[in-house]
Amino acid sequence: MTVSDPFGARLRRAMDTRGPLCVGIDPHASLLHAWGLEDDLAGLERFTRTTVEALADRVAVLKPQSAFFERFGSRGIATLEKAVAEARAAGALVVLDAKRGDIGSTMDAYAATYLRADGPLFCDALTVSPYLGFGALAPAVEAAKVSGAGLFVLALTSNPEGREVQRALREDGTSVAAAMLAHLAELNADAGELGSFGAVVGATLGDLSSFRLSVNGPLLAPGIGAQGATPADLPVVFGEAVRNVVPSVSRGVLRHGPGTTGLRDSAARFADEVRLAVG
Ligand SMILES: O=C(O)c1cc(=O)[nH]c(=O)n1[C@@H]1O[C@H](COP(=O)(O)O)[C@@H](O)[C@H]1O
Repeated sequence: MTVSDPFGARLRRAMDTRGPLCVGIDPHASLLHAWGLEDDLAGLERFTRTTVEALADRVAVLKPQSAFFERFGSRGIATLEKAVAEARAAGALVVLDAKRGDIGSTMDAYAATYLRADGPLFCDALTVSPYLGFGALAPAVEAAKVSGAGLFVLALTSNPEGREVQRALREDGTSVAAAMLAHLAELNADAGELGSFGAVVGATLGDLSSFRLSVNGPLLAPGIGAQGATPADLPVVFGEAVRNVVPSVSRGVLRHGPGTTGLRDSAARFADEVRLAVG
């Protein structure tokens, strides 16, 4: 698999043509049941295929959550591989949400899986955790630079528990999250309009003007829908950085299945609300 441009450039084009919305593919057992499916491999396959067919030709980004595929073992991973390929073929960028993060030598193996062009789960971008130290992500950064993939680094997560780690103060008085954002700004310094190294910043967090969110990279903003945030919150949370925000919704859209029309209409409503809020 090859890609022509860096992730940031491809994402900006997709945001301009399709709007910035990301829809997560999170096959919860409760959603499978609500769709009239069994919580088994056949249910997973049907759920995933329907979601990709409904949305991959219209939203900028699809974000499969690896955990919900891993729970079915190797056949669940095979379903994920197929979904990644089909979604990309239909024109969506795929951000794989696996939140990988480990010591550098292990990170290199994750990079081989997700971020090298010949990897079995090569995707447009991967979510990664910097909490073994930002520098430990170096093999992923290097692989992404070579293949044209991107990363979304957890900075300020949407869940309330994230605070104790991410807002902790370092020896120099700056917060851990601010340091992660500064690392990203450095990585994107030479990029054109939008760099390939983004941050995850929850849409649930209220005013974040005390953080420098302008890292010249995309800001993945989960938390809209089931976690209580709305598109109207985006300008308040992100301020001037809002034009680089990729708002992400999983259950808020997926609960409108199993029909493709319900999924499409729901995604279109969120997209309209985002347009209204962000301009
Ligand atoms: O990296 C993520 O996408 C992520 C980061 C974060 O801070 N909070 C967060 O909810 N997520 C993911 O985004 C999705 C949110 O799903 P919903 O709450 O159903 O929209 C889940 O797959 C989470 O794992």
